[in-house]
Amino acid sequence: MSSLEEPLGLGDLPKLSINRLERFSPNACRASADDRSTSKRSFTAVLIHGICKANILIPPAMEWIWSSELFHGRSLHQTTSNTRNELTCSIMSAAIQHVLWELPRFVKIVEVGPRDGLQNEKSTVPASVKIELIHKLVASGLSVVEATSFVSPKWVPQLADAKDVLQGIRHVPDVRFPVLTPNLRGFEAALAAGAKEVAVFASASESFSKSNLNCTIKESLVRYRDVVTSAKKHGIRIRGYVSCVVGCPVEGTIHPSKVAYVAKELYDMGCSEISLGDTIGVGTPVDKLAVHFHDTYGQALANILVSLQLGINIVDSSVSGLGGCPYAKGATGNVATEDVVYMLHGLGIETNVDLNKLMDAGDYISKHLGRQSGSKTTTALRKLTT
Ligand SMILES: CC(C)(COP(=O)([O-])OP(=O)([O-])OC[C@H]1O[C@@H](n2cnc3c(N)ncnc32)[C@H](O)[C@@H]1OP(=O)([O-])[O-])[C@@H](O)C(=O)NCCC(=O)NCCSC(=O)C[C@@](C)(O)CC(=O)[O-]
Repeated sequence: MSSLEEPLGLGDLPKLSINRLERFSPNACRASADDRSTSKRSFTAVLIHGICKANILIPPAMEWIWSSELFHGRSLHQTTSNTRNELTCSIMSAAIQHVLWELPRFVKIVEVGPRDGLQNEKSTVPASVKIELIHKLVASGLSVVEATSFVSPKWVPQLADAKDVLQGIRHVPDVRFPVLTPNLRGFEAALAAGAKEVAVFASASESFSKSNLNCTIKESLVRYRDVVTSAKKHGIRIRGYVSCVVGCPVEGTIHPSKVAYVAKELYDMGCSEISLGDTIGVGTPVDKLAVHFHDTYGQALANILVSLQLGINIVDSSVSGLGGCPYAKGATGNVATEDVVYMLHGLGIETNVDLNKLMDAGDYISKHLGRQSGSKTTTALRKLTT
């Protein structure tokens, strides 16, 4: 990829020229030849350039600050230009530190495309295609790929081939393939097919629990306790999902206390990680929380960024933005893994994922399904390279 096609990483910043910065920055922000390499200000200038290249609109924000009465009750228009310039640098530096430096260094991506992404497809996707997709996703560097679900084939016909898929996967050291299990029966079938990790999925909304699992939240937790007890006996790791953590298609807004209750129950019974179907609101340890955003209103990346700032470092996503729960009316695809990886790499956050190989996996499944990739990154980069 050429430098234009790559997301801007913090590691790239020292290499950048500051010419573009000079178009809008006040004079005081221009580092002299002496201090450009070492001083905090020159580093700030280079950072600002980077942020502007990433299309974050700092100049309008600064215009707003100059025209407001923020400091000591007097307009900053009344301050000298030097003071303004110094303040510009300090404010920008603080803002950049807040936005970028609070972020984790590494984010683990949990790829849910083969399961969440394909569970609601109208046409049957053969097991061989699912297996090939999983291999391609692993080849891109993803270390957790949710493979399938051992649920009722009457409820989710698309994943009726769970056993074939799980048994067809080439197991790679250090790569995990969790599978969804809604009850003990599903767990036992998963175990027999060779699963080493399972996920249970509860809901913070009573209505969604009914439509997705045909039982109340409490009943689902009772089932999951049995699953977890059995999983522990077999040394199987368990992930817990909480769906509808912000809103439910039937009940509307969901109170955070309900999310906290279900998340804590799952955590206390032994789930090693809790994936929240939307935003935070629970007091369990942050390194045990993951976020799982669907991009129905185009808000997923913004929500992920805020989650990272709150200390989350596990993100669920689906290759090409495939997916959606068949029992969540109106919900569209998950956030595309390619877009998440592009954003994270742009922020200088490591994922161990090779974006090109990941896009190849996305192209493969999109071609099979006969549609365009749902990833904006893939669409943009493919246009540049064709
Ligand atoms: C929980 C049940 C099974 C209850 O289903 P039910 O109808 O209440 O229970 P049942 O015990 O009467 O079973 C119905 C039939 O399914 C069979 N059955 C029962 N269990 C299994 C099993 N494990 N594997 C295979 N078959 C099973 C069972 O034997 C029976 O077959 P029949 O006797 O009629 O021939 C059903 O509601 C179900 O399978 N639900 C799963 C729904 C689902 O997979 N939804 C999508 C995943 S959740 C999601 O996507 C959200 C998430 C996780 O991504 C996070 C987010 O986005 O928020």
